[in-house]
Parts: sequence; structure tokens; C-alpha cells
Amino acid sequence: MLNVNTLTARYGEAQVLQGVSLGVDTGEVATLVGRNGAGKTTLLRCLMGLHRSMTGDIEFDGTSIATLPPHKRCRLGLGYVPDDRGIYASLSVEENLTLPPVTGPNAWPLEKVYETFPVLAERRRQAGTHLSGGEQQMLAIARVLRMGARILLADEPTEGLAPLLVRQIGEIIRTVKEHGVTVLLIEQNVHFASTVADRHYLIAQGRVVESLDNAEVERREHELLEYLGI
Ligand SMILES: Nc1ncnc2c1ncn2[C@@H]1O[C@H](COP(=O)(O)OP(=O)(O)OP(=O)(O)O)[C@@H](O)[C@H]1O
Repeated sequence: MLNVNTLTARYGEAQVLQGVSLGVDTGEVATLVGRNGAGKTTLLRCLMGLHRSMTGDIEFDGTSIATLPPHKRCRLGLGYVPDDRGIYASLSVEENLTLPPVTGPNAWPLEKVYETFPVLAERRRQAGTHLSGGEQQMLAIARVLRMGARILLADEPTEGLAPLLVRQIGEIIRTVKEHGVTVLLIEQNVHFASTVADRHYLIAQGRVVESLDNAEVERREHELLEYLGI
């Protein structure tokens, strides 16, 4: 579904992605694992068209999207949840869900969003910022599904969350996958990653240094934690 070929990216003189190549198949959950500063956020921003200083190719469903602006990538079915979640503080849950435009035929009707995430239905009139961190993440993910995302690009959805809420995020990701949505997420918690994803790309200094399956992540958990400095 998504293929990235020798992608490089820079901020001014500093080249932070050094030729990243990776693939994510339809219906799969993949993670980007790596130390702070390895280039994971920049990679997701390049995929979404939000960081334009890049070279290399990005194919989505076999078509190159590398030169398309973000709104056209949205229309094709890419959905991005940034690390700050992007919840509008003064708007209700429902307004947060319905404000962005529906961009494609895969858009979830509001009823499907509420059926899949009943907490959002219960809280539909509350301000988005009155939700817990886990619920805000749920709202941010639900919003891109409502817009029509077929692949969810999520920047560390568990960051800063207590263990109970991390488990909730795991349930949300499994639910998203059950609905046939493909997921690429940044995740530092390798144990958690191995419980929600099918494969993992280890990123270091702007490169994919290894591609790992769950069995390998479990077997090498201590080594990976040490490597990540966690
Ligand atoms: N706006 C920017 N201007 C200049 N350099 C930047 C900018 N944003 C990120 N960088 C640098 O690019 C490199 C990659 O950053 P990036 O945020 O993509 O890494 P990351 O793996 O997502 O790490 P983190 O988890 O800390 O966000 C880092 O060295 C960072 O300092």
C-alpha cells in the first residue's frame, strides 16, 4: 500500500533523513522505533507532504504521491495524527469530529465513529480538552477516520500516557486495524509495539537500520531498550 524509496530530508544544511526505504502492506500495523532525533517525525511529515525539503519517492497504492500537496494526499486516504493531537480546545468533541472536510469515499459516517468509539458519543457535547489524554488520542484518530483515512500515520500516540491509557491506545489501534485501516505509528515502547503491530522499522540517524518482526522484538527487548536509551 505504502512504499518509501530512498527518501532524504533536510532542514537547511542539515540532512536528517539519509535514504529511508520501507513498505507497509494493506491492513498491516507497522511501527517506527528509534531514539529521539532519529528522524521519525520528519519521516511522517514527509509522507503527509508537510515537509517539502525532501528527495526520493513515496508510492501509495502504486502511484507516486511525492509531489502532491497534503490535501491531495488526504483525499487519497492518508490521515495524520500529530504528536500534539491537534484537538481544538474551544470546540466540542462532535465539532472536532465534524469540522474537517470529508475527503473520500472511505470516510466514516458519524454514527460509525460513535458506534466504534462509544466514549466519544457519551462525551459528544464536552470540550475536546476535557477528555483524558487517551480519549483525546481516540478523538484525533477518529477524526481522520471520519475524514476518510485508509492509512493512519500516528506520531507516538502513547507518549506521556499512564500505563492504563497506553492499554486503551492499544485497544484503539486494534479496533482501527479490525476495520481494515492500515497504520504506521511512531512508538518508543517496544513491548507495547510488539502487542499492537505486525512489524517494526528501527530508525537510527535518518536510516532504517533493521526491520523486525514481533518475535524478534520480544527476544531482543532488553537490547532494544538499551539501544533506545529507555
Ligand atoms: N524544525 C526543525 N528545524 C531544524 N532541525 C529540526 C527541526 N525539526 C527537527 N529537527 C532535527 O531533525 C532531526 C530529526 O528530528 P525528528 O523530530 O524527525 O526526530 P524524531 O525521531 O521524531 O525524534 P523525537 O521523538 O525527538 O521527535 C533532529 O536532529 C532534530 O533536531
